[in-house]
Amino acid sequence: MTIHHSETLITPALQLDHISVEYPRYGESPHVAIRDLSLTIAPGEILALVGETGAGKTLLARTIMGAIPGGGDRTTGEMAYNGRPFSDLGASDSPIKPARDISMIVSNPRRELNPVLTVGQQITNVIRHHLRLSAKEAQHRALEMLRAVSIPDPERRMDAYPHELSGGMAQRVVIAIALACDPGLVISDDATSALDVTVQLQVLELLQKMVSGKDVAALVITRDIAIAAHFCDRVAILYEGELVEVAPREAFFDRPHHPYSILLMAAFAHSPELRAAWTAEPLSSDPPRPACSFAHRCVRRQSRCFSEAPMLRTTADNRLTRCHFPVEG
Ligand SMILES: Nc1ncnc2c1ncn2[C@@H]1O[C@H](COP(=O)(O)OP(=O)(O)OP(=O)(O)O)[C@@H](O)[C@H]1O
Ligand code: NI
Repeated sequence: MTIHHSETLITPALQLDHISVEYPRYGESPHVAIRDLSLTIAPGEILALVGETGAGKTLLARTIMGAIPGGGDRTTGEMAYNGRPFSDLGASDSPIKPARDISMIVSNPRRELNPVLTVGQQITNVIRHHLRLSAKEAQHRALEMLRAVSIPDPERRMDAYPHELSGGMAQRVVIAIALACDPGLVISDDATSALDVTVQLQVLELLQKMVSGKDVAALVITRDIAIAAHFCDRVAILYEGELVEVAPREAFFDRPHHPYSILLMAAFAHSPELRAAWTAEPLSSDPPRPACSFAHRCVRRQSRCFSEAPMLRTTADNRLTRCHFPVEG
């Protein structure tokens, strides 16, 4: 009897294989903004993508959404949604649709909402556009969604305009819209950064509850590692367009393996001592490739880090680290 291992594996909601995104530069080699990035997210799983400003987090989200900004190109890689390959979500013949299959939540909810339509009209429109429902059924579903995102007095809120909502309420409406058509993947790009801390926590808890209850995969993009500490199953650390560590949340926060992850943790732990211990004297000029992209900031750098770019490799069960000299054990 043959055992089909593949049948026991869950098909990822999102699979990225070797994605690179480049920006051409006049008279120079192109700028590689995302380099050979592979990851998967399972249905119901929350993956936090953490990295500092300019790391390429939003660019990755926009690559998935088929909307790379400013003349950039996906030069390598494959993407699949629930096992089905896709390239351009925006194409009219694409079987996978943005807002239906993959939806995105960004940080300024009021800008996402149409100021001249009521909350009810907006949710109903999205539902009717993507699902074959009558006006009445769509309205019923819209109301259900508002209830699901804990909007008080949802019947009355159906008739409210976006400017009548607080930031937190508006973000709940955006989440309701994002989840109204049962997408397989939700991408949150810094979605709560503009909210007060307490509201931020409520919205994240809500998002967590919604995605796990509906088996939706979530890619939660943030600069704030504290968000990853509370609201994810796995953490992926992005540095200058490259994944440098991918690990289950508990393992990661118990002991990060990559020197850059440790620096991020020092900020999270508010530990100036840790930060000082892991901050290197910067080099006077950028190291030439091939080199580890973190080498010029790394306290563990050795000559090998400047002659050989490290691969993302397994350093422990279920975790990957891109470092010649990871902090293991
Ligand atoms: N129009 C463009 N031209 C050239 N490079 C670009 C362009 N747009 C984005 N990039 C490249 O993409 C990189 C990543 O930008 P991105 O907006 O994804 O960062 P981010 O991780 O989302 O940062 P933040 O946390 O500030 O939102 C930039 O540093 C730059 O290298
Ligand atoms: Ni961004």
